[in-house]
Amino acid sequence: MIRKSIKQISDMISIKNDITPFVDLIVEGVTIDSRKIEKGNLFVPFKGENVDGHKYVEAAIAKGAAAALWQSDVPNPPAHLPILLVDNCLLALQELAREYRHELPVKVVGITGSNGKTTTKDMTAGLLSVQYKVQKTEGNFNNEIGLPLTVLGLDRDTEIAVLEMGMSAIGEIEFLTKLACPDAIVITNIGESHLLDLGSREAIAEAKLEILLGLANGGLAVINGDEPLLMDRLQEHQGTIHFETFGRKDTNDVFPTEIQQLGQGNRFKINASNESFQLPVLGTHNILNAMAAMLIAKHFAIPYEKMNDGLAQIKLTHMRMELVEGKHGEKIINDAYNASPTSMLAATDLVSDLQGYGRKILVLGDMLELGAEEEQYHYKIGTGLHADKIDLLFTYGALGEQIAKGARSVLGEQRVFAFTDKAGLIRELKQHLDAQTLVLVKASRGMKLEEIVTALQK
Ligand SMILES: CC(=O)N[C@H]1[C@@H](OP(=O)(O)OP(=O)(O)OC[C@H]2O[C@@H](n3ccc(=O)[nH]c3=O)[C@H](O)[C@@H]2O)O[C@H](CO)[C@@H](O)[C@@H]1O[C@H](C)C(=O)N[C@@H](C)C(=O)N[C@H](CCC(=O)N[C@@H](CCC[C@@H](N)C(=O)O)C(=O)O)C(=O)O
Ligand SMILES: Nc1ncnc2c1ncn2[C@@H]1O[C@H](COP(=O)(O)OP(=O)(O)OP(=O)(O)O)[C@@H](O)[C@H]1O
Ligand SMILES: C[C@@H](N)C(=O)N[C@H](C)C(=O)O
Repeated sequence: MIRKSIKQISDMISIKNDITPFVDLIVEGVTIDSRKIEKGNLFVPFKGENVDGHKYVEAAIAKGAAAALWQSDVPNPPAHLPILLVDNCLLALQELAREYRHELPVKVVGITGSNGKTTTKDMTAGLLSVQYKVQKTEGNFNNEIGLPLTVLGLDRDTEIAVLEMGMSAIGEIEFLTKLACPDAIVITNIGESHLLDLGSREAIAEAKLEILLGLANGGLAVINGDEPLLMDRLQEHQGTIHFETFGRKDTNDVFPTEIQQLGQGNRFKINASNESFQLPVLGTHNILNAMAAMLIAKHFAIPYEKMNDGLAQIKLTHMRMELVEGKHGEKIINDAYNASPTSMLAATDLVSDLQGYGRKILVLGDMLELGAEEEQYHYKIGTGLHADKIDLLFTYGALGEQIAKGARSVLGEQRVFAFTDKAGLIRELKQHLDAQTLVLVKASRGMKLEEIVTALQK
């Protein structure tokens, strides 16, 4: 993490007040939450939905923060405390991160895409850790606040940083990539996430392709070669960017030649190696993520022969295909972090394909931010189910009801239960669980379906 004197920080960002009394103070690390202060931190206050973080500046310093920023339009900065007055705390945080990034010798990998950013980030970091000191985005800290915080958390001796870059509007990825200046990037796929804001998959692709604007000359771009919206754009970058593709099709640089879905993961082979790879995470879509990560690892001179070590140590961020057990001995796939049609289909296909269960139940909720066609997207999830592969469907939410409507035409009325209250859904669901049951729980973040997983574990 960043370690600077106040004087050095004043050389990196524009500070409006006289800091002479504090120039020799040492700042170590940056936080935006006074409840997480560590000694020596720089506390950066933000105005939130509930409270203005400026209210916690004195408490933060009392708890050990070395100094705090203070936005100049907020009255009454505390006197005689190490306060750095700035025009805008967010801009100051971002400028500090930008300056710090350019001091570091670190190589940066930037990862974006509609689905699989966090998973691919975790996989890439796992593979690279076999040979390098690696730091990565923690959790889902992938936006205009989260990425700068991640950069400021980088140690000087970190060799590779794996940074997740998220967006919900045009221009956001451009900002992040020009701050991070990656040496290699991944675009996992183009789905439907944030379609409400972007309006079309073409616009989503445009937004993800912004990541190339910050890529170093001669840098590596690993992209999903099955996606025409990406492949159609390579020509304009020929000569300045080296592209490598991954995907299911054999037209890619790397594609799977053998796939075996196991109870708690996958075994697979690829065209580019004789190795048999073990991936301890569910879902063949995660083989796609793994292949993208493997192309990055190969770019950093990790041989395929060493990659199983990295793949074996992968721990996905919670609520992504997380296999847990319920009170009745049932297996639960907690995939409740978020949902879009692409990820919902990947999850229901996985459950349909998994063998060895007496009963397979889906608990699916609303997919948010899909725009005008949201009902059709949900209805198609329902009609896409197979009566011989899914036993029961429970839905939660108003849009979940559209999944139920579509499913009734294939599963029949008796096997579909639609709810608008979690308590009622849980009560009915518990009637159908035993040690041979598999349950998938999935919906958008706003639906908080992890509450159902928790209820099944009590
Ligand atoms: C500024 C902040 O911290 N916001 C977080 C906070 O929001 P909230 O408004 O509720 O804050 P409060 O009003 O409670 O508090 C205000 C500030 O005061 C601090 N404070 C409070 C109490 C106290 O005792 N001491 C304090 O110091 C407090 O820390 C606040 O700073 O809480 C929410 C709930 O936990 C957080 O969600 C919110 O975080 C915001 C959204 C954020 O941007 N956080 C980033 C660090 C981040 O990266 N978050 C990611 C999610 C990113 C994401 O959604 N990405 C999208 C794609 C990008 C879309 C982009 N356009 C965008 O909008 O983000 C994706 O699809 O992946 C994460 O948390 O996972
Ligand atoms: N390549 C993929 N194709 C389809 N679904 C995927 C893919 N990779 C991951 N998913 C699914 O997408 C959901 C989110 O996974 P993950 O958090 O890795 O994606 P993300 O892009 O980081 O999401 P976010 O945009 O919220 O940051 C999970 O349900 C996961 O199983
Ligand atoms: C929470 C954010 N990362 C996200 O994925 N939003 C969509 C709408 C979801 O929650 O499914």
